[in-house]
Amino acid sequence: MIGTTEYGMEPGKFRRLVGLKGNIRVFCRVRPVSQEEQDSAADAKTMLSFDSDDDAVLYLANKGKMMTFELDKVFPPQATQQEVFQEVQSLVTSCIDGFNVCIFAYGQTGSGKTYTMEGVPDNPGINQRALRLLFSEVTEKAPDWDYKISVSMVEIYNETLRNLLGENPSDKLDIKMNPDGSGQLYVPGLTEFTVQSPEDINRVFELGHMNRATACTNLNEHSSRSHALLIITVSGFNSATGNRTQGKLNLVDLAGSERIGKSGAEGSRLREAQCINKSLSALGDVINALRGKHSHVPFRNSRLTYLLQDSLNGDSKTLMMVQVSPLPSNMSESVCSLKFAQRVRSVELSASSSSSRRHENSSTSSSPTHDSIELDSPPVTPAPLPLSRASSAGSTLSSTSRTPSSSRRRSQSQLSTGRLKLTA
Ligand SMILES: Nc1ncnc2c1ncn2[C@@H]1O[C@H](COP(=O)(O)OP(=O)(O)OP(=O)(O)O)[C@@H](O)[C@H]1O
Repeated sequence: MIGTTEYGMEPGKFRRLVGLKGNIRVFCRVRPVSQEEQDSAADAKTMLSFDSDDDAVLYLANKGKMMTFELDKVFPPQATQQEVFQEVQSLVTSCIDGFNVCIFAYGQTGSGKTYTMEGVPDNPGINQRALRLLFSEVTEKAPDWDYKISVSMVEIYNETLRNLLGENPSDKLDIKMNPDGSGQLYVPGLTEFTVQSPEDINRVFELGHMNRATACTNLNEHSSRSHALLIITVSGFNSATGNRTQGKLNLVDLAGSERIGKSGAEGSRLREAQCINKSLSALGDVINALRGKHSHVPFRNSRLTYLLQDSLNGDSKTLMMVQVSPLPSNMSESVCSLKFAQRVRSVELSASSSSSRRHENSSTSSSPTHDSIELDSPPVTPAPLPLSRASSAGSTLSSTSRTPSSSRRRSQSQLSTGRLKLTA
C-alpha cells in the first residue's frame, strides 16, 4: 500500500541487521520541503511516497512511471534526529567492542547530509549524539575496564587532507606507510584529542567547525565540495586480564554527488567536481572489490578510501545513509542517488543469501554467493579554542569502564598513540 508511512518499525528488526559483520547497509532519508520551497508553489509538490506497511521501500513517480526502491530502512521527512540515531546507535556502540564502523552520508548538495551528520545547534545529528553516547557508555561503572576515547577531524578537499582539530588547519596532511615494517598506514601530524568530559565534546565540535570555516570564504559552498570525517577511536584495557581492544567509528559527510554535466562546471569548479567524482567512484570501486572478494582492492585510488582502509576492510561494518531531496526539480539526481544506493545494497546481498540476510549469522556475511557484482561509479558531478589535547602517548580516561561483551570483544596488542594508524 502506498502512502505516507507511520514512522516506526518492528522492534528489534534492524538490531539484527546491524549486528552483521562485513556487510554494508543502506538507509535512505528524505528531507522535508522547506517553508521557502512550500511558498514557491512551482516546486513544492513531492514526487516521493512511502509504504505504510514496509519501512524499507520508497516510491518515486518519474516521467509517468512509478519506480520502487528497496533499501534497509527509509526515513520519511518527519523522522526526527533522535529517531534516525536510534537506528544507528547499536552500530555506533559496537566500536566499544572493537569493531571498525563507517557511516557515510551520500547525496546531492542540499539533500540533508550535513543535517543528518552534524545537525543544527539545537538539534544535533549523528556525530554529536554518537560521541556523547560513547562517552556515557564507557564512563558507566564496570570493574576492570578502562577506556580512552580520542577524536580526530579531517576534511578532504581536492584530494588534500586538512587537520581540523590542529593548530594549523591549513597545513596539508599526508598518509604514509609506517617505516617499522608493520604494514600500517598513519597520518603524521594528525591531531587526536582525548575526550575527558562532556565539555570537551562541545569544544571538539566548536573547534572543528571554526577551523573548517577559517580557510574558506563561503562555508556552505566549501562544505558541499569537501568530505568531512569525524574519526572516533575507542581503546579499552582490562586491568584484570590484560586484554586490550580498539575500535574506530568513522562518520563521513561526503561531498555533494551532483553530476558535472548538469552543473556545467569550469575551471576550479571543474577540478573540484573531478576530485569529488574520483573519490566517490573510488568508494564505489572499493565496496565492489571488497564484497566481490577481489584479490586487489583499490584503496589507494583516492584519499578518502586510503584513509578509511582499515574501516572498510575485513569484519568492519558500513552504513550508507542516502539523502534525498523531495523536490521535483531534484528528481533526476534523486533517481541517480537511489540507483547508486540500490547497487551498493545489491553488492551486500552477494555477501549473504536474501533468505538469511534478516537474521544475524556472521557465517553467511563473509561468504559471497556471487564472485562479483559490478558497481557503477556513483553520479557526480579564528583562533582555536583551548582543548585538552592528547599527548603523543595519549592519556587515558580515569576510572572509565564498562562490562564488555566478551564473546565479541577482540584483543589487540597495540593502542593508538596519538597517530591515526591504518592497516594496509
Ligand atoms: N531532516 C531535516 N529536517 C529539517 N531540515 C532539514 C532536514 N534535512 C535538511 N534540512 C535542511 O535543508 C537544508 C540543506 O541541508 P544540508 O545542508 O544538510 O544539505 P547537504 O546535503 O549537506 O548539502 P551540501 O552538500 O551542500 O553540504 C539545510 O537548511 C538543512 O537545515
